[in-house]
Amino acid sequence: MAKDVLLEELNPQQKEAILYSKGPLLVLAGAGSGKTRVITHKFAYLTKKKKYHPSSIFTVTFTNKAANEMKERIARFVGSDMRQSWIGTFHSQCNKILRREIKALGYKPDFSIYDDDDQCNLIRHILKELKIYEALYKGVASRISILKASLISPEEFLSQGDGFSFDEKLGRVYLKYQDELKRCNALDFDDLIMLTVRLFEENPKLLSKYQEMFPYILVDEFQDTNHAQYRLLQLMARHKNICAVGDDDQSIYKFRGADVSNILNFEKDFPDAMIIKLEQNYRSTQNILDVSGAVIAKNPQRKPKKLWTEKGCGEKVIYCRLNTEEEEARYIARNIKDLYLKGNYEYSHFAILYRINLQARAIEDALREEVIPYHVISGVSFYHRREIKDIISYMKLALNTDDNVSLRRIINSPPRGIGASTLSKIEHEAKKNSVSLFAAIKLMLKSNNITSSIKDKISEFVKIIEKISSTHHKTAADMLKDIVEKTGYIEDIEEERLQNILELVSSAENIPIKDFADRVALVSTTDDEPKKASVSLMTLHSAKGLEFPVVFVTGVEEGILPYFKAIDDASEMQEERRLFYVGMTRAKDILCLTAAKKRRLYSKVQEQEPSRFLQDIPKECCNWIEKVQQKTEVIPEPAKLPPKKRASAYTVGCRVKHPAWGIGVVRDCCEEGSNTKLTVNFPGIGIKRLVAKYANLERI
Ligand SMILES: Nc1ncnc2c1ncn2[C@@H]1O[C@H](COP(=O)(O)OP(=O)(O)OP(=O)(O)O)[C@@H](O)[C@H]1O
Repeated sequence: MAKDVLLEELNPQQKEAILYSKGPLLVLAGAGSGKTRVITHKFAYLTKKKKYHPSSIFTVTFTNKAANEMKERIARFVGSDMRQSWIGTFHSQCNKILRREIKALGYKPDFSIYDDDDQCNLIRHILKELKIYEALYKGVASRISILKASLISPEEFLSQGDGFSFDEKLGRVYLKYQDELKRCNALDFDDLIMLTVRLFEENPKLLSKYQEMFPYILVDEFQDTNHAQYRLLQLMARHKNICAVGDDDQSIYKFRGADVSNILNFEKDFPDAMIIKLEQNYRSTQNILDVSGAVIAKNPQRKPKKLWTEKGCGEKVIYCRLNTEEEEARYIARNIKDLYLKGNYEYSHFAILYRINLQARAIEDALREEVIPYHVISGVSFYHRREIKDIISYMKLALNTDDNVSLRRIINSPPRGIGASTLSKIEHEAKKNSVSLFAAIKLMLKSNNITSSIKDKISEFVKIIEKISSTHHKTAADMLKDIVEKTGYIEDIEEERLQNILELVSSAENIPIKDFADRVALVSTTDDEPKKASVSLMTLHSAKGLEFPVVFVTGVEEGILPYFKAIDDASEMQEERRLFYVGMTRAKDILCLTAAKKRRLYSKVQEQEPSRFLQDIPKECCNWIEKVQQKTEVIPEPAKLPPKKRASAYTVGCRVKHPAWGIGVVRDCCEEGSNTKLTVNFPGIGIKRLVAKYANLERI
């Protein structure tokens, strides 16, 4: 391949990023500046010009979909088979390493992988056992996930605590959770990274083997790496040949442990690092870039960038504030219809983005009313459907009979008369003998302590699993067909679920069983794709990496964007600003920001203030439309709630200053008799209930 072909259709900075291969390189790539193009071309350049073998470049992408696209593009480019290449997400790369090496950590290599659902099921089970309020399971799961992303073990976490607070309980749950995972011979997503780091830290020989195997490392979406992922890269990059591509302004996964300081500190950790900025944007008009650029410029901790485009100014950005969320939704639907009818856009060219899922309700109603086809991205993904998870759980249990979470899921699915009391006997037996649930069932079958009817039922279940597990299946599809047949799962099943199972089986044709099980375990909702011929609805987080000709960013209001939980915390506020920025920079031609004056949130109607981010928008780039009537029609409260009069001087989400407790955020306000009663959260102090006229508060 001639050098110029490889460097064709690249701007000078992109070229420089591709040609530089002498040491650590950070490519600070602004939104829409062609990150994917740089990584793909760089991979091709390294293999074709620098003679790296394609399987010696450790390439990390953000989603499986991005990895597959990259493999296809590179294969077309360099003309070689990319099946043996190491291009994938952090999770899939670590899974590959651990399948080969995990014995060194005392695990068996046929471990199961637990996704978020499995993780939550296990945590609920543990909370129940430890008699801790079960409904907390989601919060507990996310705290544990963040601890793992920070490489903090349960023992370390427990040793840091005071032995009394909620964290002590959390520490105990975390400890038990890790024990249970080990007992199940299972790893959750965070373990895949954490254990690979541990593997390398504890086994220097193994580490140097992988350092030799991968003399070059390429990382996409570097701004969203968490501490564990970054540590892994530091360990592996012995040769310092690492090229990280990212945009600090698009770091939006703090809640999952992503740490934007990884990108901000890259030069400190890799002292000779070369920094190249990509500032030419190929996606949006200059008006969109100026508006989004002015908003993000207000973030104090960032690497400054000034995006520009050759596309010209384009249409002004629209900001429209309406009376209610229903009016906001109708405004969006009508605008989509108008633009569609003018013939310049297909429905698939539109995206409607929102901060929180519940905003979608009014929007969906309005789209249906206008008969506009739409789909919601990141709903229940295919692999999270009940019937699919059930069938996959049979597969997982047959491959690893220690997998208690899968066994609990399917022991009575399809129904075979094994109820909660039998399961609790099995749990008891397993605990008594320190064995898996499956082994416990087998012990029970040998004893005389259970009735013959229970014996028949559990014996039937054991036979099914053992038959599936002992049969030699050539491919994953054969195994799935066998599962469907032996379990009777599709008898009496609804048509839609049946079709889903058939789809699953056909997707497994000619794929080795273990590869298929890993692939299914590692898919995530971020792999969902926009569908053809309909409008896409999604959260701002799900919009990452996508682009659409027309984008509506909705609910640009205080309390929503920025989200009320972030308002008291400076670093969370920076993240909210980045989230807004990511949303705006998805737009190619038309960007419309919308807001409502009143909105029903968590079954209350609230007065909404326009988002503080709007103040930063240069007005000359924007068409400012206020469709707010002074006297708006009041949205009735749901009947079951006692009517509360809204207080006029304070609104939920507004900030107040108290002489002793400092700044707080109003969580609730209502009028009772002649008194305005407020519930205010003062960070570090707690929630206080106050009567406004006596509280000496200043609204700020
Ligand atoms: N040198 C170039 N010439 C023309 N078009 C380009 C060039 N580089 C990239 N593009 C185009 O720019 C668009 C944006 O590229 P890409 O999706 O890779 O951006 P990105 O940097 O990943 O954006 P974001 O981070 O905002 O998701 C794509 O349509 C791509 O084909």
